[in-house]
Amino acid sequence: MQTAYLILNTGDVLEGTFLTEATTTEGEVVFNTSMIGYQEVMTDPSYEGQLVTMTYPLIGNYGCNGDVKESDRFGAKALIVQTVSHYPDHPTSTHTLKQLAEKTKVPIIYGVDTRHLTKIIRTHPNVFGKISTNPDEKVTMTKIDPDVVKKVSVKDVQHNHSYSNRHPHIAVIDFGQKKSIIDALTAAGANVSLCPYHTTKTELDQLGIDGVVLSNGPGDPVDCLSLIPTVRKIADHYPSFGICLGHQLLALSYGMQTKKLVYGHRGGNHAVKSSITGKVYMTSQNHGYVVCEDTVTNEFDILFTNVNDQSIEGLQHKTKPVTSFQFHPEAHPGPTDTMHLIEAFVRDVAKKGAIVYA
Ligand SMILES: NC(=O)CC[C@H](N)C(=O)O
Repeated sequence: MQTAYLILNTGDVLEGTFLTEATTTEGEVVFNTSMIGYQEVMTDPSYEGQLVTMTYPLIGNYGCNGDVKESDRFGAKALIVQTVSHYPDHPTSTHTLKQLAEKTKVPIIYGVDTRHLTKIIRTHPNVFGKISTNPDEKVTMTKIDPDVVKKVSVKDVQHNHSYSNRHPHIAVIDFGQKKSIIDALTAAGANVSLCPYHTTKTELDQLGIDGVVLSNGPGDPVDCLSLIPTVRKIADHYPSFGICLGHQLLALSYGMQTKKLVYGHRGGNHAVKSSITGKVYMTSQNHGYVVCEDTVTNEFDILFTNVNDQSIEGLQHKTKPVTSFQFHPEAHPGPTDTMHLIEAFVRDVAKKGAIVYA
């Protein structure tokens, strides 16, 4: 077992052990407070470019299952954990965390003081780190690749049509989508076409769609500025539903601004409050950026706010069918308490398209 060093741009160096083959990797260091969900984290493209530490101290205890994944190719750049369970116990488990790490090519280091690491991340904005066998190496990375969305998006349109064409047809613009979004839309009765990040309104017209989901994705939303006019054109024409990066891009397209949080919201226990009903929902979250509250235009209502820091969690256009959420209604990992938002969108799209929804 080889010693692993996590070298941070804050000057700290933490020690651990490689669970997987020793390797050097660099990225933004972020923490996730979910007690479960290591499989989803290792395969969620929104983590592209990030080294993720799990604050829950025992990882791997319910094993791994090949069906639990958010993508086949992208996810966290590395996982940093406290204790690894070598004897998982769950009826659906088919392999261990180590085997998953080898399969997904996500290196894992363990034995790290993840509580100390999380405290460092909570007090320093922009923590970048390098995992290496040599503690004297320096961190060179200062920002996630501005072209990261291009890297993770599908190259061609993929159709996931489970129903007859009487059902609503929804395009998911893929900025780094999680498979769970397609699963949730399908479960709600939609035929789904997954489209590359640069898809134009004219191309969507040709597909004959009824509504659009702008997906989650990695990186800084401002790095996608060239896509903003297209996003606006799409949202002005089609019922649109933004999730996480998709929400941020919708907000930018309507003239709002985004900013980076000192430390992100990542986990399955983030409370958001509806400004309509006052109800609080537990949500799954994974973001480092938020829409700036003082830039919300008169055209929009704030639908949800974060209970802990009051940041914006949801926006709704006052006259157009455009809604967006900073959290993940599709869950995975984490609570499904806000799945009804996806179901409501599919229902609305079905009505607007004058299609008999059966
Ligand atoms: N999950 C996401 O879509 C994340 C959005 C964006 N990359 C952020 O960190 O805020």
